[in-house]
Amino acid sequence: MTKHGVVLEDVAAARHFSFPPPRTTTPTAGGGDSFRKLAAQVDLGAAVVGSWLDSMKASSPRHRLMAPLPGAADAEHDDWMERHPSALDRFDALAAAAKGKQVAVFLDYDGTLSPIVEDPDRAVMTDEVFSFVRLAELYYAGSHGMDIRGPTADPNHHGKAADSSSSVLCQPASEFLPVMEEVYAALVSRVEPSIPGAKVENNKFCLSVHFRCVEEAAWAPLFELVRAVLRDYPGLRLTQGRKVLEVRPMIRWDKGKALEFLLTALGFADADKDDVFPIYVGDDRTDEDAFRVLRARGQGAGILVSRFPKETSASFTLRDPAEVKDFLRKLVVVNADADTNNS
Ligand SMILES: O=P(O)(O)OC[C@H]1O[C@H](O[C@H]2O[C@H](CO)[C@@H](O)[C@H](O)[C@H]2O)[C@H](O)[C@@H](O)[C@@H]1O
Repeated sequence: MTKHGVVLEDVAAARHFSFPPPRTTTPTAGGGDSFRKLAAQVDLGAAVVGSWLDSMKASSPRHRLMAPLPGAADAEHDDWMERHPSALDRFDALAAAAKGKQVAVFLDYDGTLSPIVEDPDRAVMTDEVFSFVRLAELYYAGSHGMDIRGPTADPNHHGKAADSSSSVLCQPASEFLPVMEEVYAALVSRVEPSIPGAKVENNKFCLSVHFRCVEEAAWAPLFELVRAVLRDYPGLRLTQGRKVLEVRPMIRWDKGKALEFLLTALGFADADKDDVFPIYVGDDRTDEDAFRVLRARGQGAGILVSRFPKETSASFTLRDPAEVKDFLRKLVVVNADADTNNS
């Protein structure tokens, strides 16, 4: 088994790849039916605010919208684990399925390689994890796969952001950059001063409004403020992650498309399905698009990182970044053994 590549929050290689995706809108505000429809999406009134608030609460595992009946939570968990077994418990079966194939490993970053922390700037991999994922060729895909870069020249690069030494392979939303900068400035000036604990992060093609440190009573005003800012930008959409609201360009691009792009860039697009074994590990709902791609290709394995039952298209689960580390360690050992046997 040969480990071919790692994708950090998405991952890696060094040739330019032009792959413009279909676009649903243009980035600037303006007329047209599609703009009006999009504007209407963020302006449905109280019902929308209520369902967003429910969703914001559900993004925290400690919150349950309904209290489970005694014993029901255990039964739900057992049933879920039966359908999505631990990738560590089933490691031998996974290694057997991957035997003789090129293994391409795609890793989400936050909540997968690095534990969830209150301050997003402090979300870094431990040295131990870093040493496992350090490869000569590392591909990076940030902003939910909208910023794909080739290998960085700096072998000590520990952070999640690609640096100037890495080459851009694909930026399907590049024309949105000026709009994203404008909206970032608007969010910083309007949200941060009025909502204590709110933090706006500029991830280039995805602006993250963190509410992990915001009192729950202020979640509705926070959502309203973000919605008010976006009213002038119908080409952008609002989505939600783990205690974070995310503003992104409205294009048909997601982590599933990024995974397909990278498989193509790595030379696996036309490869016989039996020659490659992609493994995608992620914790967020945005990773579901990648899990679905693997299911549709009937190839490799999707692994969801979660302690709690969630609706998922992943086949396997791992509980937390520590288990991801153990899984990667086992993968490295099996890979090294296979290399030794083949030499
Ligand atoms: O889809 P991802 O690649 O997992 O990105 C989603 C967001 O991840 C980061 O936020 C999350 O991790 C933070 C650090 O642990 C945590 O504070 C936050 O509550 C989590 O949502 C990242 O900072 C965001 O920009 C991403 O949108």
